[in-house]
Amino acid sequence: MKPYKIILSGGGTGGHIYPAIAIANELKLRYPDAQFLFVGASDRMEMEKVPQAGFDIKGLWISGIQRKLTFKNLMFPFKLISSLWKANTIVRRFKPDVAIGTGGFASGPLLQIANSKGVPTLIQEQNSYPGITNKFLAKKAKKICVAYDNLERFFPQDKIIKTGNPVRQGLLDIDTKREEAIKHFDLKPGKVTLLVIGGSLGARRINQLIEKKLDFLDTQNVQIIWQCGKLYYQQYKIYGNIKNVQVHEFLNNMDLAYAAADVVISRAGASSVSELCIVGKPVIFIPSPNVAEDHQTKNAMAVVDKDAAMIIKEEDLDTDFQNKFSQLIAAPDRQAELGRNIKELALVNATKDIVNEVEKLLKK
Ligand SMILES: CC(=O)N[C@H]1[C@@H](OP(=O)(O)OP(=O)(O)OC[C@H]2O[C@@H](n3ccc(=O)[nH]c3=O)[C@H](O)[C@@H]2O)O[C@H](CO)[C@@H](O)[C@@H]1O
Repeated sequence: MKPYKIILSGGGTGGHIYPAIAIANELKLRYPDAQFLFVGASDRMEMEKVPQAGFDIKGLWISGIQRKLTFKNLMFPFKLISSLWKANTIVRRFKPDVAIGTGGFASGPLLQIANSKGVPTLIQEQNSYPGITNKFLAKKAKKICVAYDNLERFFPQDKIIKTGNPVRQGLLDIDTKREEAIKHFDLKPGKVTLLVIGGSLGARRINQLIEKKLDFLDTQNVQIIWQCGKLYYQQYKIYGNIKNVQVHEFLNNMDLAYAAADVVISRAGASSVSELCIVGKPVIFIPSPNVAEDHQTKNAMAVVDKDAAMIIKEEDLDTDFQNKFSQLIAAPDRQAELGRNIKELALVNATKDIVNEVEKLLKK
């Protein structure tokens, strides 16, 4: 039998890229001879992260539409035509048996072309509120794998399967990695390790908060692993190595970061939430208010409503952060309880369940 050919498309941010990489890795385990091709946006982080994970990627000239009239928006129709053209060439030459979309702009033209050529498509929606690309692609997709309930408001019910979000394999066994993690980050015993993550790009408001609260945090017996994001690194790197703080632009070993952490402050991007459920750590979510339909607040509330995490909205940070944080640090039992509760929400078989659905399409 000829080896399968599989196209994956998703990107723009880590939240769309890592699910695609996790799915590809599981498929590779099951079909070592299969050929894989990723398609992303030519100027986004997938062009770096996908080759690092060992896969080929081709870039399309595409970006999203902004809500105001800008030069970028005026270019959109040209970008779309160029991307459809290139996606057409890619699909015609590669001849995939299946196309998988994990959201982000590049997956729009790619899966649209795959659909038009009769290639079966599967989309994976990470959020509790879908992005425009996936809403658009849903009509023609054969299967839609989701991580939250109530998505039949947006997608045809008979195509939906609740699988959870795929996470990288290395996050599933972090309990065995604690010592390695402590060495990796050169952490001190006897201090509480606070991991601060601002999503794949870093979060301006969280960075401002940490900068402002460094003196307060120094009184809390914590040491901080602070991921500030590539965009902000030059601004914040000066705080590295003082007052038990280390500043990182991006953490390439999230498994070790989670393994080292005693308490986490995080944005509520969909994969971050899914990963935090799997690793079972006490979390304070600070959702981004700047995303479509406020979906990060919804992602976070799905956990907070089950008494499995804390939330502080950006607008309440100045008034609430110190109190809530010091109460949590002073209460190891509450930390353990939150850790246990969030772990109960984990969907650990997501990647395998999604790949089972891909297999059904391959075998049809
Ligand atoms: C601002 C924005 O548009 N955010 C969206 C984006 O978030 P974002 O790209 O931040 O996505 P997620 O929070 O879903 O995932 C971040 C991923 O990056 C990884 N990571 C992060 C930091 C780091 O230093 N190293 C690292 O490897 C995390 O482990 C995780 O796998 O896509 C998500 C999924 O559609 C959405 O829910 C978010 O609202």
